[in-house]
Amino acid sequence: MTSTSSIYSRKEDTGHYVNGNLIGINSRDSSVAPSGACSDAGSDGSEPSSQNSNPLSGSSSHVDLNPPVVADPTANNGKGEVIVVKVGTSTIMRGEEEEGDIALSTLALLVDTLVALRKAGFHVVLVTSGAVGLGCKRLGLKKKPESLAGRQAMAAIGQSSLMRTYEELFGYANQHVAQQILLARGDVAKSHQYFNARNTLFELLRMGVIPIVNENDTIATEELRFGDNDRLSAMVAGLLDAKWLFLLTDVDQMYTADPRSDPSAAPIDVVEDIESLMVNTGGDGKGGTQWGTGGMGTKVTAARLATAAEVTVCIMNGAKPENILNFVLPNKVKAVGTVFLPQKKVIRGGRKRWIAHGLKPTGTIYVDDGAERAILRKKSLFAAGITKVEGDFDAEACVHVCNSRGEEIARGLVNYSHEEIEKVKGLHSDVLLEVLGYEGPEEVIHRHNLVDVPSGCND
Ligand SMILES: Nc1ncnc2c1ncn2[C@@H]1O[C@H](COP(=O)(O)OP(=O)(O)O)[C@@H](O)[C@H]1O
Ligand SMILES: N[C@@H](CCC(=O)OP(=O)(O)O)C(=O)O
Repeated sequence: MTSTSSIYSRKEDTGHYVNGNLIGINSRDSSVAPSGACSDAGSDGSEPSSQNSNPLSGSSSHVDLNPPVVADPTANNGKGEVIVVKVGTSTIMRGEEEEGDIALSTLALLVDTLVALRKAGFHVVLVTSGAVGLGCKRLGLKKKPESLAGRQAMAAIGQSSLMRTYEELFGYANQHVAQQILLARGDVAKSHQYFNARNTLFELLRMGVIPIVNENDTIATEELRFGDNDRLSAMVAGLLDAKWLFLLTDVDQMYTADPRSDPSAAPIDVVEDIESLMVNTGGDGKGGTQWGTGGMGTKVTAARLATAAEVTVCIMNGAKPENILNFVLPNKVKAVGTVFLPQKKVIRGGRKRWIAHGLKPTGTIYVDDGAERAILRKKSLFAAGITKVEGDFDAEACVHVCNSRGEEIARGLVNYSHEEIEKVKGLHSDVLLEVLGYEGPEEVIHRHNLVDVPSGCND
């Protein structure tokens, strides 16, 4: 493996690498700091404004029970911005050869850092992995169980020691935390659930509490889970209009290939355009460490989702969590990590983010070239433009919308089931009543329920 120092000294543009899942790189000096506050999520005109505005940045009728304690009263650097920090199993667990399960000193440093962020005026959410790995260690297993039921059982065992550790560490720092916010995709499958989660989290932040989130591994079934916390953290960051999402892992940053297996892998400091990013993440989606889930692939997917929600994402080493301060506070030393800048084309509006981040498509609708052009111009999808339908779904399901070349161009909530769409595909809306025998909406997917999906978000 390439030594760390030699990897860091490389700053040249690293060109294109074709292998694995991804796509072109902008590798350059990370001193080019991401700039600009996350603008308000704004409204796409289709939702109540209360679902779109960030209650922490606007005026609120709520009393701030515990306003941020500012370390230096002249410099409230955070200004109430939200920072989501996701810590991976590889950071939380001790190595094989070490005594004990939890990397306590690392977690203590992490807790110190999060408290320092609060004191600097930021609102902080912690998304933590580790339940499955800790459960396995507790039972003396050398690897994660293959079966979902086995992993669910391990999560049930590990989650409590994980929470106990955080409770104690934050307690020493007099920082209130909200433990056990266990979420799965099924918990945000309805839009009111998504906005309810948002309201609860904002309420906690307003109270000065640090919410601690993990996937509800023990309960969630395969179809109703995020499957990895990188993705869950991107959903949370989008949900809360976060300014930053930090993905803490066991490598210093993202490289053009896995530095463990490819000594020529070069570091990537800044990704300006994730659409043209090209790195090797291991390819099979199973890359990563003994206890981690998904390797770098799930982190890049998370970066796609979060940057599409105007969040700046940083992949960095969880063993040095204090580095987060160097990224977010002014006049700090240069920090090591890979920064993904917010995308130019962003998903605005809570409802559209819910469709893109919270829902798992259960079918696919293929459209002709005319319908593709209409969708790209933000129009609704009508039956006339549909050529094929796949999957077994009901009305209100989320589906992929693919063009004639099979590329996904959007996702949306359908007004009809797959059987109904099968009957009306290619037909003019005027004949829907005659063909179906009842009156329904003229659009198969209304434009307010259609969303551009960051490409490469496989699910
Ligand atoms: N291009 C890459 N750059 C950096 N790390 C990579 C890359 N591709 C694969 N990896 C692997 O991803 C691992 C981190 O993923 P994972 O095990 O899921 O961590 P975590 O538990 O922190 O989420 C690293 O240890 C590294 O071996
Ligand atoms: N929810 C699981 C973590 C899943 C996951 O994404 O793990 P990791 O790749 O280590 O962030 C757990 O608590 O073990």
